[in-house]
Amino acid sequence: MFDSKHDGSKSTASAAAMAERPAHAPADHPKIPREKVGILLANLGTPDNYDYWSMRRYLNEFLSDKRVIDYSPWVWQPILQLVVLTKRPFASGEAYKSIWNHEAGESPLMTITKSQTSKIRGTLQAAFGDRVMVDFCMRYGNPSTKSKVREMVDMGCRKILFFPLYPQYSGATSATANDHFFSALMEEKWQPQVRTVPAYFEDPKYIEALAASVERAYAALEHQPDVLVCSYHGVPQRYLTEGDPYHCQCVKTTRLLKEKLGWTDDRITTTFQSRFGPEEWLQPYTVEEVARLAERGKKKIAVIAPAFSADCIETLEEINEEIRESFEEAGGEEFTYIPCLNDDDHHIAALCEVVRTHLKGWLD
Ligand SMILES: C=CC1=C(C)c2cc3[nH]c(cc4nc(cc5[nH]c(cc1n2)c(C)c5CCC(=O)O)C(CCC(=O)O)=C4C)c(C)c3C=C
Ligand SMILES: [Fe+2]
Ligand SMILES: [Fe+2]
Repeated sequence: MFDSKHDGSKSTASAAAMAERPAHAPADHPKIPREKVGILLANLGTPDNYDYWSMRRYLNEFLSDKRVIDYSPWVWQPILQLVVLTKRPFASGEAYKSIWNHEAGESPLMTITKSQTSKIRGTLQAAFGDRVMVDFCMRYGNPSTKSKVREMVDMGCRKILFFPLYPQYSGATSATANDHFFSALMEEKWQPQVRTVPAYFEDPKYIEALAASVERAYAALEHQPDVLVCSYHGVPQRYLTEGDPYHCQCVKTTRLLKEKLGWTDDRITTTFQSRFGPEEWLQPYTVEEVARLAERGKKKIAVIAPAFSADCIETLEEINEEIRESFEEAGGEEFTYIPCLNDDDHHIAALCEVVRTHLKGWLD
């Protein structure tokens, strides 16, 4: 059925317009698009809006994921449906409203992910032309992983590189994104060849991009901060003892950042934020640590969030509002939030370099 004439190599038009029926094939033989390599970026996902039902749909999908909350569904689902999802959509909806990109009608995570995708596409298409297709999907909400895998396969991607945009690996983020990707592939008749990009917490270009963002932020300040707090999203402490390497990768990112900046240990620290539920999470908790720093006389601090590839509710609202407040209430005087790497050129270059490393042998 599929011979070498199916590669469509003569064409320069778009993949869809380009699809051809193989020579000597019967009239009902499907058209075969020109072969491409797909690069599918993946982030966490975000609600479509901040009203109760949009928030509830999003949180329900997110918090029903057993990679995120691993309690037995018999125990967890009644609590989730009857308690958490009757209250949290209101509180979280208010928080989203305060950071919403009203002009674009979407959350900042969505706006930034779109911009990252378009810049990465520009760079990779400049190198490889229309042999590559670059798009993004979300683990929860829209655009779904399944819809994007289908689109890529339909457009002729016989190879897909799947890239979860989490610098540090966790079962609750990278692994569930990969699981979802693999389950989308289960629905494809003609499954493409696939690769997944591993965590890039120690990638020199990622560390350089973080260091450059710290140096840029510090250069703009009149007084140098006493301490840089590297605040990572937390996970339950139990996940670490059960084998999740997230904690170790966060600590290593901080150490490499410190070394890149040429700093001593006392100028930088690692903390964890966004605790959820009654269990112990990774410590120290950012919200408590910034207050302790202020009480110990560290009146000027900067906070950076290296685990987030894009600013989102957890950085713009939790760090820049709640955590700032905790610091100031404890006597802190100057609080500087250093934005995520977002679509900054250093970051895009670092991500493209990671992609190119994992494309080796597919596109040289
Ligand atoms: C309840 C358990 C949660 C775990 C474990 C968890 C891990 C985790 N999350 C991120 C990145 C993001 N989380 C975001 C929002 C968010 N996270 C949780 C819960 C857990 N996260 C909730 C309930 C929410 C929604 C907001 C809220 O109601 O508080 C986001 C932001 C999404 C956005 O739209 O802006 C990101 C990004 C990481 C990296 C991580 C563990 C490594
Ligand atoms: Fe989270
Ligand atoms: Fe560790």
